Amino acid sequence: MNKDNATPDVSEWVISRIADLLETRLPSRGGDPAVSYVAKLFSKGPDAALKKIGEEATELVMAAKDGQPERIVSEMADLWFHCLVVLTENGLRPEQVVAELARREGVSGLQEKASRLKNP
Ligand SMILES: N=c1c2ncn([C@@H]3O[C@H](COP(=O)(O)OP(=O)(O)OP(=O)(O)O)[C@@H](O)[C@H]3O)c2ncn1[C@@H]1O[C@H](COP(=O)(O)O)[C@@H](O)[C@H]1O
Repeated sequence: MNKDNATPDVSEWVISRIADLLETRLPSRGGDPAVSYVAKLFSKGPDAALKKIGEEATELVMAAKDGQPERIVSEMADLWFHCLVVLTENGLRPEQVVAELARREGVSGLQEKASRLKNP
């Protein structure tokens, strides 16, 4: 879709480093709920992180409605972080999300929707 949609190398990005760390918090990797927030979240089952996403998204909406830039950044960081937790829980990597965004780069949402409606 993108004219030069090479997958960006994001391996040095903070999201990749955090994802590496989150993998070590999985029960299968010996994550300890007593010392790790993420391991504790994993130990509660998949619904726990999904619930946090709902909460953090709501907090982000409230921050944006209130027009508070610092809170918007902070709440979005919370939301992105919990999205990384959900990716890890599902055996997925942030690089895959970045690659999907790169694939979409330069394609208008209107254009994409029109082609979807033409080829359902
Ligand atoms: N980026 C984060 C991060 N952002 C937010 N949080 C935690 O996410 C929670 C957000 O929930 P809330 O704002 O609702 O606060 P809360 O009331 O304490 O949360 P709950 O107890 O209700 O779940 C807080 O406990 C934050 O500390 C994070 N916890 C961890 N990380 C990263 O994850 C890594 C691994 O963390 P641990 O597994 O805890 O070592 C860390 O080194 C960081 O890089």
